[in-house]
Amino acid sequence: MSADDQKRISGEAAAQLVETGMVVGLGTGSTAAWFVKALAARKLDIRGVPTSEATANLARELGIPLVALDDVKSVDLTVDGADEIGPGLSLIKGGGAALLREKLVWEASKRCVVIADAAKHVKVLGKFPLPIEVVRFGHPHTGYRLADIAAEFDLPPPRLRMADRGVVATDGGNVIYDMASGAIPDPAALAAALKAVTGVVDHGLFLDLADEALIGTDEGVVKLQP
Ligand SMILES: O=C[C@H](O)[C@H](O)[C@H](O)COP(=O)(O)O
Repeated sequence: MSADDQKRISGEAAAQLVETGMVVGLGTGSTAAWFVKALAARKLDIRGVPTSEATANLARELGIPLVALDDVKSVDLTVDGADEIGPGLSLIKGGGAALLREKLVWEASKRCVVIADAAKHVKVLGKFPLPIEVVRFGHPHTGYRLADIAAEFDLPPPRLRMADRGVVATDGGNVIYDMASGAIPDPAALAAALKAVTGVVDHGLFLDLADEALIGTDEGVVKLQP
């Protein structure tokens, strides 16, 4: 089965968890898009809280009614993809630069389900470079602080994310630094160090947030708990 088919079956399985009347957090990325499509096909009476402009556009095209996070007290269920799923359902997210809105929606949610293809499930987080969202003002200086932290953790300096058209901007107008590591043996320590830097808005480590993972494999969808 291709990675895309594994993403599709995990998204379809997650869509079955949604019930009429729910407020549903709609994740971002290629896996979350499968979930959004499968959810739209069920034609349930629900409201979606998008985690990015891209997901909001997709949901609108598919006829899913949307509500802003500001306008709900809580989200019943959020379903979202990940770049890596490690021990205890620790995650790296933000490969698509949506980590901040995603984390805000996840933290407002009663239940969070992560969906992915099998290759995303790893023994140690860190092969995927960790995205760090940084305020644009003075960002090279925040980048120097991040390089100091990287050195403390024996890692190379993080790199400003660029695209063909220049520096990548998030939906919130911030920039992203990617911290390549190979392995993050103590994600909680790194998360705390990053959050302490002025100018860092947030990072892609999602620790103790996922309640369940639905992983698409060649043998079907495997359910994992922390
Ligand atoms: O910023 C993007 C998100 O965190 C995505 O959920 C993550 O990058 C996984 O994306 P995909 O399902 O496309 O691999």
